Amino acid sequence: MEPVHQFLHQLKQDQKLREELAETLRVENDWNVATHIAEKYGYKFTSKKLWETIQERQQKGETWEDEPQPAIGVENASIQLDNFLTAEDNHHLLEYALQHESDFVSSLTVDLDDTLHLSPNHRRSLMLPSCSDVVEGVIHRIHQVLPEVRNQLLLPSFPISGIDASLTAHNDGHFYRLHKDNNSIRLATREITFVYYFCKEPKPFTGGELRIYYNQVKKNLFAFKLIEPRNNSIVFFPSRYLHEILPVHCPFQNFADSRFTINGWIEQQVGSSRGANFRDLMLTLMVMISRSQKNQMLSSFGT
Ligand SMILES: O=C(O)CCC(=O)C(=O)O
Ligand SMILES: [Fe+2]
Repeated sequence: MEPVHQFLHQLKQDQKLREELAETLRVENDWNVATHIAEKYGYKFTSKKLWETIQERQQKGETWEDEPQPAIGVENASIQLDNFLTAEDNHHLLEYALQHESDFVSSLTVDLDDTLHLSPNHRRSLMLPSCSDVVEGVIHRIHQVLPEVRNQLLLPSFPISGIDASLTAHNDGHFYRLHKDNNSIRLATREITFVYYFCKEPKPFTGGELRIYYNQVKKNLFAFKLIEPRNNSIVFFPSRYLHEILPVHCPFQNFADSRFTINGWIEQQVGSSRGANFRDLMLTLMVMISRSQKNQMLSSFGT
């Protein structure tokens, strides 16, 4: 095994080493200290090697858990709450989306290396940039139900750094193929995904179910749960689950008949519980690395 993998392996096993690294990261606020500590323990590699290794393992879908995750029962895979907003707020969102039809643009995907792409074979839908004003009401309600959601999903409480959200529309032939929402370094702090559905009544489209793969049964076989996109309902599930949106059929292709959502992510704040476990420590490193990469990019642009 290469020294960098050996070091990560020891880090996973060794609570004292984790505490030492966590404390040094906190004091120095510089991810390069990880290589100094590794060297002290007899593992020699460069910061670049560490960065590449973490990135590579993250891209392969590593979840950085100390222990293998227990199998989840279907009832704890996701939670869907009906009548989430008042009927008035629900109508208001639909009106808002319809009024802003001409501002919608094609949705992009974030690649494993954090670059944004238009990928029509992977994702086809529209989104409304800058709609933070209408999203606020949904976020406010989310905070109210969060304890119940965590309970149902068997997720321990964690410090939240923020809730990010966007407004999307799926019309005829639109879909989003299999993906995870936290599968890049920049998105690794996403813990819980939510999707609030709204549309005209009666529902003017068919299809568009959300399929959530919550358990790996065998190598390539997953147990999944199918979520019906009901108007004024919201679904929550852990962002690390694979999921996909099945193709939508809107026979008349009117924009107003779209499957609309406000969907987003509850993000874990890293730092406050640093050192407690391997995953928090890896998240901390990832956030520090991506911040320093961003700074390097900015300085190379001369800002
Ligand atoms: O619209 C949905 O049901 C899910 C959306 C989704 O998976 C995403 O935007 O990442
Ligand atoms: Fe997603």
